[in-house]
Amino acid sequence: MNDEDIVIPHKKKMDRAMKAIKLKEGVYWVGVIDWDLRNFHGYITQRGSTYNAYLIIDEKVTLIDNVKSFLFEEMLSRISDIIDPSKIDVLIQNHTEMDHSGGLPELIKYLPDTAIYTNANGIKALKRHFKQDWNFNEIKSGDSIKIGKRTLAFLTTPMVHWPDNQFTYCPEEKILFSNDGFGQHIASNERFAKELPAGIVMEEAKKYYANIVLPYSKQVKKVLEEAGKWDINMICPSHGVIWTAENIPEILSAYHNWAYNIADDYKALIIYDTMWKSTQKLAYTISAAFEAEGFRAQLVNLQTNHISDVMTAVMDAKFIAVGSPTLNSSILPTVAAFLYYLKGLSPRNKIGLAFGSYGWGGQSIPILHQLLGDPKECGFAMLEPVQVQYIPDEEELTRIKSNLQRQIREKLNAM
Ligand SMILES: Cc1cc2nc3c(=O)[nH]c(=O)nc-3n(C[C@H](O)[C@H](O)[C@H](O)COP(=O)(O)O)c2cc1C
Repeated sequence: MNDEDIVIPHKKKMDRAMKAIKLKEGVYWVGVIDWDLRNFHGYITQRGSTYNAYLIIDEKVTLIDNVKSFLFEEMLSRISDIIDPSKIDVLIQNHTEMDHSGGLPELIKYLPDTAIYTNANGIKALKRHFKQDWNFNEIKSGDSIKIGKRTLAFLTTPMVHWPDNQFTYCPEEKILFSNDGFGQHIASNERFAKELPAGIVMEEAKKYYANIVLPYSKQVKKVLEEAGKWDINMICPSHGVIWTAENIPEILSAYHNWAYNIADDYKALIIYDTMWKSTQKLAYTISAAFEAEGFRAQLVNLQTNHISDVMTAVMDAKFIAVGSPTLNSSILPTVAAFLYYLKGLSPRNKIGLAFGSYGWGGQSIPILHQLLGDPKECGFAMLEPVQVQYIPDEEELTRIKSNLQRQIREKLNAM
């Protein structure tokens, strides 16, 4: 190996502290970095996050989205790095949620009459949030405005993931400002996906989809179709890093697979909790049955895994087994919490399996079977439930394993 073949990571000089980051000539990232964020309405954000705002310097100086209120000063400092904030002429609000709008009341103090462009749902929601009648300008899907030599075109993306969401597209720059679409919760000084390890960025994008976007996959399909008509070489989401030409195909194809609930037929996820480890024994036996049939099986104990991480793993698993012992004629609270979360996020096209150990009534198993299989609940196609009284013995485990292997083979043949 020659010296020049050795790559030393992070040996580039970086000076980004509180400064605007140039994305293209006249287009800047002026967002903020929330290094400490670890829990975002119940979603565990191990890597923190960013709230991205974008400044375009044109005849009309434009700011797209803003930030959580407590980080307003950081955004202001980045804007001031480029221009006096009072020179902003146009505000685009792609989403009402306060991680992107929380800075508005402070911003409006600098810009009392500035036009805010958003859709009808956005105006309604902003009024409900801030109780102010600011200079709102309603846009509809397909509308565009001229801000000088650049155009900003709007695509409303209702329920991806709130009724007020919209995308803004700049054809002259080929930039899509996608708000929560294509976002990831990553706090970093790197601004581009290509600057971070690809696996980490994709995993966080997947986690974001699993926990925020998944219930709206039907709408995502439509949005992908519409946005597919645009020529895009940069996607600027409202969280995390920016996608450039190198990795746009990868994130678009991942969104396609996630929106269409395309799972790996040979991946099984075995999710459980246990009091005295009998249900855990069943979980390991179920895992062994899947492995014997050539599956990648993943065991998830809900005592040690957060439900927002479990959801990421659910995305590409075809088979989802959920286990709980019977506790007080019901299931363990950790499993109940997970199943309610799962139902809300509505993954589709899965095959489910309920399992558990019990002492006398054994109610947990039919409860799990119903919560996974009922069309009004998760609506999964179900395998036969697996249940054992108290502690399973070797003979029972062997029988459970071979019975499950037979069912797996039958399902695969039928697919
Ligand atoms: C506090 C408590 C409450 C229980 N309630 C029930 C019950 O209502 N019905 C039942 O069938 N078994 C009940 N059991 C028995 C367990 O389901 C049984 O011990 C089972 O084997 C535990 O499985 P595990 O080892 O996976 O925790 C209860 C056990 C405990 C400790």
